[in-house]
Amino acid sequence: MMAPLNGCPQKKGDKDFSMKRLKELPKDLFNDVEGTVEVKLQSNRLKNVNGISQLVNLTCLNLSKNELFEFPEEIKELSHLEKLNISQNNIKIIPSRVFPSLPKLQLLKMNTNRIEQLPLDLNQCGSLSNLILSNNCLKDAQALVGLPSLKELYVENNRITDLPQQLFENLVKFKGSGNPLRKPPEEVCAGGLRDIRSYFAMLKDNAETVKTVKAMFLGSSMAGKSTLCRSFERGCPVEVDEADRTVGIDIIKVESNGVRFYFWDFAGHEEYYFTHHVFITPKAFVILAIDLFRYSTDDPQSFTEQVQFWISNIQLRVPESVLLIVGTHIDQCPDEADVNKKKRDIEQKLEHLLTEKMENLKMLKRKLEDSKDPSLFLEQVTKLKDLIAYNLKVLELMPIDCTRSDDVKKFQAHVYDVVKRKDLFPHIERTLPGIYQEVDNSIQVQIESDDIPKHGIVTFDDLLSLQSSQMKLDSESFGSILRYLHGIGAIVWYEKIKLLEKMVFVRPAVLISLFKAIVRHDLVKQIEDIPELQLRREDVLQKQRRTWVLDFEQKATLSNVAMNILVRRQLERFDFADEDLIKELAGNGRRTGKLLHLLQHFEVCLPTKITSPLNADAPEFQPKRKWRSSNPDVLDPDAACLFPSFLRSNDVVIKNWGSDKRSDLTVQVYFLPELPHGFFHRLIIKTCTFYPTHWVGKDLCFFMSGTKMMLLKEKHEVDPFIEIRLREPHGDISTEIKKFWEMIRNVMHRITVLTQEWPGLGLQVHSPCKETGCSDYFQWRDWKDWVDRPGLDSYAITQEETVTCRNGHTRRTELIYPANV
Ligand SMILES: Nc1nc2c(ncn2[C@@H]2O[C@H](COP(=O)(O)OP(=O)(O)OP(=O)(O)O)[C@@H](O)[C@H]2O)c(=O)[nH]1
Repeated sequence: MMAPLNGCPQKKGDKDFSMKRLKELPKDLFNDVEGTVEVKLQSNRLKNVNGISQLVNLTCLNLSKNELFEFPEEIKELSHLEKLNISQNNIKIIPSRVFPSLPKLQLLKMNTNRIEQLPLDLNQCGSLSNLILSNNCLKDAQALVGLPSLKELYVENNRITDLPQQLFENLVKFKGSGNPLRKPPEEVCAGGLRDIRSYFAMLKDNAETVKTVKAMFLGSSMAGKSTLCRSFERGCPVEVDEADRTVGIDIIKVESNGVRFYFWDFAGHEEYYFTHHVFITPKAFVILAIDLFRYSTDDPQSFTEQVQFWISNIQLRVPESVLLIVGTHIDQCPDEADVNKKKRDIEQKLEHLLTEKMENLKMLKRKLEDSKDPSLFLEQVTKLKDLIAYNLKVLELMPIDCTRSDDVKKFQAHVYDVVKRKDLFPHIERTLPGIYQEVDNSIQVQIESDDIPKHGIVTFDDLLSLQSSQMKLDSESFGSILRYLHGIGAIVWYEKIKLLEKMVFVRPAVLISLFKAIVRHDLVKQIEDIPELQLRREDVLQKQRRTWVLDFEQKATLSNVAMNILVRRQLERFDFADEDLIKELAGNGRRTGKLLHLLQHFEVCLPTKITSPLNADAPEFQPKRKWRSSNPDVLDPDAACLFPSFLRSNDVVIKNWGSDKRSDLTVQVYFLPELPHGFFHRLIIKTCTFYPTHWVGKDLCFFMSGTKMMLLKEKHEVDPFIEIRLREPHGDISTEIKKFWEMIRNVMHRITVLTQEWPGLGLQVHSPCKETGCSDYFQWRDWKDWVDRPGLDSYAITQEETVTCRNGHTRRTELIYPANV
């Protein structure tokens, strides 16, 4: 990859006019027109760059984060230009006859504009090798075909439906997520260039159009999700026994009326909520079940718990989805009038909620745009625009009685009608090579005929040889097909997890039920129910079972040996006869099972030790001893996992950290519209894995790295935020402070990575004023560059030496923002 534009080092012929609030090109720019080769004009308020063509020898031009509405045609005169960054403006149209005049242009960044179409002569830009067009409104990519030198192409978050095969002939890197892709489907693109090429090669033989919908059933516990799901499948009322409540997630595949549905039935209990990220996908049809009998129009809590909680989560996770609210249990409501009253109440409150959220976002955007220097907040404004543009399509609430056949049929018919609506689901059709479906069907047949064991856990090689007897398939093409099937939720294949790369779960529900062995609302009962015989088999005394319960209840830690037994019990419920496989998944003797690795991989739990005070002895770290890597496969009888989501107190953290000090370096990351449930715990698991000396609490976590001490806090005040606090450095501040900011950057980087899983989430960063009693704060300007590019010395949030808050308190800049000292 070429050096990014704003990374150009300052040298002779290099003019830096960035962040100067310029509305027009400065006169100084033209002091030495022939000697000027690189110009930085990013983060200004330029509406045009008239006169730029005088800089005849310009090779590198950065115009990003300005207010350009039109692409400056004068650029075509800059025939020596090699790098052009015009990202984050408001450009809609790219004129023709510009790019054929730029024979040396190699890097072109035009992301985050409003470009709808590209000029057809773009492909005459002979040297162009890196093209970044993400976050625009492009509908097709035909103009990109034929660029002779193109190696890297990014077209994420556009409106492209078809990508031409020729585009991929010479590409080395490609990113295209966030497009309504039909050909190749998004799940194929997610597999990378190898899968895209393999897709097109297979498409030649036989192409077919399929309609696939992933529907997620969400809602509070006992709302009727499983009932809806199973009744839809059978076409008649199915009574779900209370003992048969959903634990974790169930998956049901239904094929009818030419549409293939994958129903994902998520358990309503809060305990499962923090594993949802493993299974929720970005675009979906969401069916939210609400028990209308239990719903009360008079009790505001009823709306908050049964509706608002879910809507907020859907908006954060899947902001572009279609939402159907189904009101169940109407047979238990006194009469039709009561049902109608509740329906109206929910719809009105929901409309109010969505309008209020939208107004808040718009107000924040206006505030930033009206600030003294809006160009310094461009990234945040762009994100707010995205949030405003997201459109959660809420359909009319459908009341039903799940015990009545007619109502179930009505529900079925309604779902079919909804998915057929082009305005709601324009992209359920995908073009697929015939062999994709053949493999999917053949796997199902092999499960039915016992060629594949009922539990559906097979090795990649065995699965391939089973298919190869009927179809001609090499391992690479087969891998591509499996990756697609994983993408749509038909199978599970965690090929990126080293220990699991050879294992394919062709019945995802079985894998999910293994998760259930450990992540469940009644875990304590499960531990208490472990039979004596099983304890003895593992050399465990009966009283140990009580200790496990106490450890879990008081410290949220669960012994690995206990987990091993629970997974084994769950597998035995499936009539697993394969003892080797049981050992592999559940663990055996001194070896940890694969399932535990999976839970850790998905940041559900964190390795720890039972006897230590909450993970001060993570396996990699022994105080006062040389750092030593442990073998992750070896089961230490004292080893356990910490489940931060189940922690009840902060005592251990407070004991070690002491109290907050005014002099601590403090950064607060605010979450818009709210801090998602489970976010903080995933963040601390991520950070704990990086800083092995740590103490974890309910909503506090304390880390040590060398002499540096850091505290992370989750705060749910009026505006929810996560606070990062570092004890102020001792000694020579100029050498120490950069390392302290580096630690803060590290956490902020993890926050931004995690945020990608919640597309409907925006962030704002503040440093509070350090003066006692002052409530003012310093809002960070665009800070993503600083977070994403570690080690960049030249970066400073501001170029001033001191900063003063609105109440007149002045501090050295480096105590408030990362800055050069
Ligand atoms: N009378 C009546 N009972 C219903 C209706 N819908 C669901 N039920 C019953 O309500 C209970 C809970 O339904 P489930 O489908 O298990 O609820 P769930 O939302 O999947 O619950 P979790 O698995 O805990 O998340 C079951 O006993 C159902 O038979 C309905 O419309 N009328």
